[in-house]
Amino acid sequence: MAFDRIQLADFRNHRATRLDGSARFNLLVGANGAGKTNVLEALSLFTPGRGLRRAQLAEMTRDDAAGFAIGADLVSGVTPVRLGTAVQADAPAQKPARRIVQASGAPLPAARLAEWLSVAWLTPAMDRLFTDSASGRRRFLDRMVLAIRPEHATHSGRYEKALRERNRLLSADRAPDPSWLEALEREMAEAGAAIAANRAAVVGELSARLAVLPDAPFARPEIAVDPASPADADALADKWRQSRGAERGAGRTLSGPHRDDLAVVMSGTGRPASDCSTGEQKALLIAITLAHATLAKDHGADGGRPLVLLLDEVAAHLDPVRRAALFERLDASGAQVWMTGTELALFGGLEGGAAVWRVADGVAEKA
Ligand SMILES: Nc1ncnc2c1ncn2[C@@H]1O[C@H](COP(=O)(O)OP(=O)(O)OP(=O)(O)O)[C@@H](O)[C@H]1O
Repeated sequence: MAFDRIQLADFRNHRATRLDGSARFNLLVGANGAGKTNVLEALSLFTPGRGLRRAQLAEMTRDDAAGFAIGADLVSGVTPVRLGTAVQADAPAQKPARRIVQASGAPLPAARLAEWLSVAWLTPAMDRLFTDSASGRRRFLDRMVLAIRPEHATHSGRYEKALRERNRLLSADRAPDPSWLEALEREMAEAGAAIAANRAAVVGELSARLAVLPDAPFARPEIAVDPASPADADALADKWRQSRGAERGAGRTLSGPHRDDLAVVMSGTGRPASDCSTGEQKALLIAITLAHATLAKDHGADGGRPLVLLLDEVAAHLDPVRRAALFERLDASGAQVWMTGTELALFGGLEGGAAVWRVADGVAEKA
């Protein structure tokens, strides 16, 4: 188990929604535009970052409200931990600017949420993951890494802060102070080497799991970080020191972990995922997500960190054989699963053991 007693207040089209009595499998069923994905988005905010739509806080706040609040019990040990996240407008006329996170009433830096649980998701927007820019794949990779190595968020935060500062110096009119650049590059190099090492380790472990998966009914992907930055702080710092001239011309840092990519190819044919059919790309993504869930389960079991999987409209796009295989593998993963669909019939075989909510117009009623 993971989330229960979920409350959404003024979140998108949910004015005051409660979801009590969750199970391992949780189904949100309702018409288009009912507010199903909004529930998944609310749960995705219990992980560092901007959630599954990468929306601004003001977009997520219900129209005409000043801020939103989400609460949920995290049930993993004996005593549930009450997690909360909320935004408050500083002044009534202003849209909210900052999101706060709490665990059992005490403030918690968002980066530390990863120490409590992992949240992963698949959404229709991710159908373009392999054809869109590298930044989406990098975020996908980093979410997978975070589930296995919670400290990844802290390294990323440190790296990005120093990177922003270095980019600011590189793009300034005045020539940057070399000793200030040196200090920033050292900071970036230490955090960057840790990021590269974490990514390499998790991709290595995940590759080993993918290698033993059956090809059917989902595709079997081979994954790698490519290009991959060296997990060596001195090598990273040297590269940046030598690139200062060229990067000053560009006004930004052109190499490093913030430019790494996740390469995915179809096993057997070696065809890059971006050249595979839409259905094949979806199958590759599902295969990676399922393999990662089993890996996260084994790692999370040590620290009591549950995994929550948010699957938006995934069942609707699979034929009955693949749907049954998906449910079977989800069951084996041990994750708590939240799935959306426009009709209950999509979840044939699960109804018995699943908690079902009918969602309509921003209201969720337990079926
Ligand atoms: N800030 C907001 N305030 C009020 N309503 C909002 C806000 N943001 C989005 N909505 C509404 O939420 C609804 C969309 O909800 P959601 O995306 O959860 O639908 P869904 O049930 O997943 O639908 P589908 O099956 O089409 O994906 C829309 O009607 C949209 O207008």
